[in-house]
Amino acid sequence: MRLAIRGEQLLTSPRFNKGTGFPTNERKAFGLSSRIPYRVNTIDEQCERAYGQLRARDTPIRKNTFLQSLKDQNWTLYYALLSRHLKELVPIIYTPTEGDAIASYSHLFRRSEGLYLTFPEQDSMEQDFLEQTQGREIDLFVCTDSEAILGIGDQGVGGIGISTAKSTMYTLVGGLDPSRSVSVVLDVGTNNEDLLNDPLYVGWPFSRVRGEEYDNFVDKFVQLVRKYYPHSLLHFEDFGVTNAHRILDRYRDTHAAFNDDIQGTGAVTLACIMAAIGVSSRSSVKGQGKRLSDQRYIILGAGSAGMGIAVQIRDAMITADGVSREAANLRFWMVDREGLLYHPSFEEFYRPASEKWDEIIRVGADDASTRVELLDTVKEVKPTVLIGCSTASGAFTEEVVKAMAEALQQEDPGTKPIIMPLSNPGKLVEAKPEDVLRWTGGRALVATGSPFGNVNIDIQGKEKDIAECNNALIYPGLGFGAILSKSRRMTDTMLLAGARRLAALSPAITSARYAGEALLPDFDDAPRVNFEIGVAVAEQAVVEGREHAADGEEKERILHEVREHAANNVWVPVYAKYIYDEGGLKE
Ligand SMILES: NC(=O)C1=CN([C@@H]2O[C@H](COP(=O)(O)OP(=O)(O)OC[C@H]3O[C@@H](n4cnc5c(N)ncnc54)[C@H](O)[C@@H]3O)[C@@H](O)[C@H]2O)C=CC1
Ligand SMILES: CC(=O)C(=O)O
Ligand SMILES: [Mg+2]
Repeated sequence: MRLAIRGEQLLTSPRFNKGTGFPTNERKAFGLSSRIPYRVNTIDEQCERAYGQLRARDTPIRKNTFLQSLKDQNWTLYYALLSRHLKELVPIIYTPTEGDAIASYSHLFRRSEGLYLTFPEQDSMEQDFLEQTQGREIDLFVCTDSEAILGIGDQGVGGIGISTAKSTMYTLVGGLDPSRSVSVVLDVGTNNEDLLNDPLYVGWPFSRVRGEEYDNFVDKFVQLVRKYYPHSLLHFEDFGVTNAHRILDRYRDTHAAFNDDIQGTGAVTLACIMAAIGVSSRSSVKGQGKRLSDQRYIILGAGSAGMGIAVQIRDAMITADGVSREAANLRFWMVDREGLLYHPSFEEFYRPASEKWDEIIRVGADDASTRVELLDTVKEVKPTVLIGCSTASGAFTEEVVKAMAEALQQEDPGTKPIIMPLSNPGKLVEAKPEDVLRWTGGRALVATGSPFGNVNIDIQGKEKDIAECNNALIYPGLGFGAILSKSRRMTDTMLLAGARRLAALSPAITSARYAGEALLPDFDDAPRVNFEIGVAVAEQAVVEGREHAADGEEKERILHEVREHAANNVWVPVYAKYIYDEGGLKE
């Protein structure tokens, strides 16, 4: 790698810094000899030292702060350390701990990271955008407006933390070069009173901008991305429910736009359900059936995630099972704050982009005496799949879970209830896996949104591995595939290809005989899994891009090249050799 920076500038560049890892010849060539202590360390030694320092921090949030500071100093070491302790450290830099860091953003603030675009400064947006992007090769923008961060709501400018965390995961498990991504917060104000009343709040301290002014502001940013980086992936994260679908639908036909809460969550949940049906149909005599369209789905929380999941499964039913859209819609029962939402016209409120969204959300009865609660819905529908993305902690009560399990058992004793409390962070989960398993005599197939570890349940003498059904298990791969193929769109079929590949890698499916394995691969395996997902998505993109031109041998050749191309493009945290060159890289 040819670099044009030296001395202090090199040591303070997190992208290029190696700290004590600079070899002697580079120390001399770059004017570093007197700036670093004598001994040269390997990256393993540096990781060992950093890990020791990390372990000395006694709380997750202190560990998060330590890792943030390491990232500010040396990207390679930061990613090398995370890669060596993936399962332990992902919950520190991502959900759940990042949620706490975001909630305390203004108090923990030390250094800025990312692109802050603020509503009252929109006249200079293009200049501000170019200030950080000009001359750079960029594949990815991760952008939030912070209205619905994880399950903790409006976090104002602190939401930048979700953009940076999601970008980090793209590198850590998706193999994306960190210098090629930009994390963005669109600071359009906040309605979080605590932040507005906090004198230390560092964002724009006014209520959220809405309506046309908001749309124009978002549009201004998107048009800059499209103008300067037409081949980039534009990832939307944690927008409020009314904006999330609308914005995605506005841009997804003209740019590779992707909403993680809708599509990433939809895809990972679809994969998990495919795996669960595979497991259950091994033991089910008649009740559950083998197809997605044989299931009855109740989803608690018809927000970005809930609707995204419903739409993804519905579309997969149409493609995979050949059922009509109308028939597929009828397999879903959506329950929200107002109870059961009007069911037979799911079609009506499906249109996620619909301007009717507010009205639709209100289709459930406001009047408590007439509304149909979750429990009644479960008794009536006898769902085979129950999904929670409501932020309503404990909403899957013992009564609800038992009602579901008993109804299914009467239909077919072999049926396994598929129960997925997906709300994050962990404290908002609709039911703890341990309880779900206890209430169902160990029969349920469970997956959660945050890590819960395994459940040692002495029923049927098995330990159950609980899958973490988090979009982070799939979105880095989906994005990697779209970026590899330089796709101008993230199509539904690309998402489906990614979900299918993930389901095929499920330990519960690949085991010769199901014995409590997790429905999805472990997070330790996330890099390999996301690589496979990326390949599947890129293959699909290539096939779609070539329409019918690719057939037989030619198709085989292209598909072979995709894998090779992917393997050559994975960024790994190892130190490159540096050569000083005035025409080389500066940043
Ligand atoms: N596991 C994963 O990969 C993901 C999990 N999530 C989690 O799902 C939850 C929802 O996220 P979003 O859909 O983005 O939020 P959202 O705000 O768009 O949707 C939440 C929905 O739940 C409803 N709700 C709130 N309280 C309820 C109650 N007591 N009963 C029934 N419905 C209720 C709201 O009215 C809203 O429609 C969050 O906890 C989030 O962390 C979201 C995305 C991915
Ligand atoms: C995982 C995620 O995207 C969320 O909880 O919002
Ligand atoms: Mg999210």
